[in-house]
Amino acid sequence: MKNIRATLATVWRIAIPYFGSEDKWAGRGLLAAVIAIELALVAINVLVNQWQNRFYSALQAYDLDEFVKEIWIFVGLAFTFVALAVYKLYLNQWLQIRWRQWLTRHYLGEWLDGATHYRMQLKGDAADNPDQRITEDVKTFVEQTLSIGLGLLSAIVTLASFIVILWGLSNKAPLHIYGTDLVVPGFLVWCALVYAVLGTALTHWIGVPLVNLNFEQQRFEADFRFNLIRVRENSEQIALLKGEGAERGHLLHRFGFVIGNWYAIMSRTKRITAFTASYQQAAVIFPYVMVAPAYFAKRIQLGDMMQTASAFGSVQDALSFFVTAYRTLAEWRAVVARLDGFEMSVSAAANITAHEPTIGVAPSGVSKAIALQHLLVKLPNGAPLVTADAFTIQPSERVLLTGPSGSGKSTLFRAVAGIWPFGTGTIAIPEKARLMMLPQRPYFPVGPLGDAVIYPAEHGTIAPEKIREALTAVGMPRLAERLDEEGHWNRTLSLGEQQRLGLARALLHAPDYLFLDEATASLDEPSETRLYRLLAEKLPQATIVSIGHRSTLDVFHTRKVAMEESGEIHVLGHSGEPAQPEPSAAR
Ligand SMILES: Nc1ncnc2c1ncn2[C@@H]1O[C@H](COP(=O)(O)OP(=O)(O)OP(=O)(O)O)[C@@H](O)[C@H]1O
Repeated sequence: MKNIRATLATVWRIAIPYFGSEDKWAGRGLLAAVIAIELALVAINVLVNQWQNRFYSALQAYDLDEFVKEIWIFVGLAFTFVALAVYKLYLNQWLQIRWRQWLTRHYLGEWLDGATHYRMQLKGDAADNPDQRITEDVKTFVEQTLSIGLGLLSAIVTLASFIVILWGLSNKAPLHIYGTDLVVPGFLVWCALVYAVLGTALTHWIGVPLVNLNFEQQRFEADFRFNLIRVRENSEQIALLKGEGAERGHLLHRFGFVIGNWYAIMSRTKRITAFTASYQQAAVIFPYVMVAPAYFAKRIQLGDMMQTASAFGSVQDALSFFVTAYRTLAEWRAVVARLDGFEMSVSAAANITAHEPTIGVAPSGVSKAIALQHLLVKLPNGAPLVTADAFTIQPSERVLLTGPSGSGKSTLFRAVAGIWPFGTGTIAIPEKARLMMLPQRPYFPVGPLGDAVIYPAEHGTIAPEKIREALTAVGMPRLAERLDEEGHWNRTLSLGEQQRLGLARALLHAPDYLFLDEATASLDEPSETRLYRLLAEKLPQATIVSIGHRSTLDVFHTRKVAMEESGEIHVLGHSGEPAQPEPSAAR
């Protein structure tokens, strides 16, 4: 019960914001229409039930006129039913897509806000496979919340309407045993109630493991898909290493979980289906058995008997809502738990500063320098990684950061970019300064080359001539003519070419602070030299901080800083003016 209350509270928390959002009027209007149709369908059901009594009574009385009249009434009811059923589905689907659209936008916004998606990973990815949660789970949540909510409403209203009918019929067809009438007011209602309560309790008892099994199934499916995507993304490496055998084994191992869990679901579903199907079949005959003694004692007419059976069926269906919807309810609870986990994980990552001390990245006021004060950068597990105090990077300075592999250079860049929260101390960044980080392997979205180069600027915000000019400057004139060509550039270009494109991106964005994390390490030394000259020529005002291991980089930097194995930063020396640019292209 406590679990059910907690699930309902979660559903409320996830579902309600849409109906108060900017799309609230459309959402509320559609929901009201769908509810009204659901209620009208119950009314039709009641009218059909009363019709049955009249229709069978007319048959029993061989009354042709009455029979024809009832046929016409039925035609009217049937037409209304069809129109309502069509619009019930149509408006329901309309509401589903609008609700899903809003919820997806909302989750995408929260997930992509700041670096939440990255921090969620750093925190150990409590919400596995966010892609699945934003796609399938949102879709299923909307679909099933509506179907379960409306089903429940219909069940309650049907129950209320038919209990009244069944109560009246109980008085007409009293319990007739061994030739005597037993006066039990509303005995048919009590029979239906006992039957349904027993059915519900047994269904729950048999089916409760399904909730967890469904949850696990969705997780295993998503894990399997994620691993397939990783193979696709890294197919070149896998082919070069001849890793297909290892991958097959690894993937089949993952798929084994999908299969194993599926067998458990199958076996549980078999049991629950056997029970619910028997239960539903027994419900067909049960009311006839209950009123048959009264009928054969000629206490009631055929019409009364048929109406009783149909009313009993409706009460029974309504009371057995839980029994019939059990599988859906189990899936729905798993989806609710997954969306809840996703929301928690997003909010934990977004509010990381509220729970633990973190590195403060703040505007530096009047100063134009980047200043690291009492900085201690830690790993997510709390182990110290980098320390720096009273370390500043002046405007237009060129700093070269060197140090052993794994000492924390890239992590220091992440902290300066504001995406690495673990640690203490402050990093002051000049107000409104534009920072750009260029990693060793730049990211290019799949799509037209022009858009990939100017990323994260949007399509059309930088003139094509400028993009061509930048590509030519970094030594890629061949690509300058292919701006509209669609491609997966991270896959098709060599790492050196990708690094050239990365520098073209830097030229186009002209940041105030450019951080190069071994961003030219895959180029040959003469090309690297030309590109550094190009940066000096095109971005004379920019502050450049490079991580690099080659001594040839020294001449392009005014200060050399070393990071010790222990993570401490030492200034090794100033080399005065950096090398002057040569007015030449990069190749
Ligand atoms: N998300 C993470 N979770 C746990 N440890 C991490 C994470 N990211 C980095 N580390 C660890 O932090 C240490 C520093 O990594 P970092 O990438 O900053 O080193 P680096 O000095 O830039 O090395 P390299 O010169 O090889 O690029 C490494 O030991 C790495 O394993």
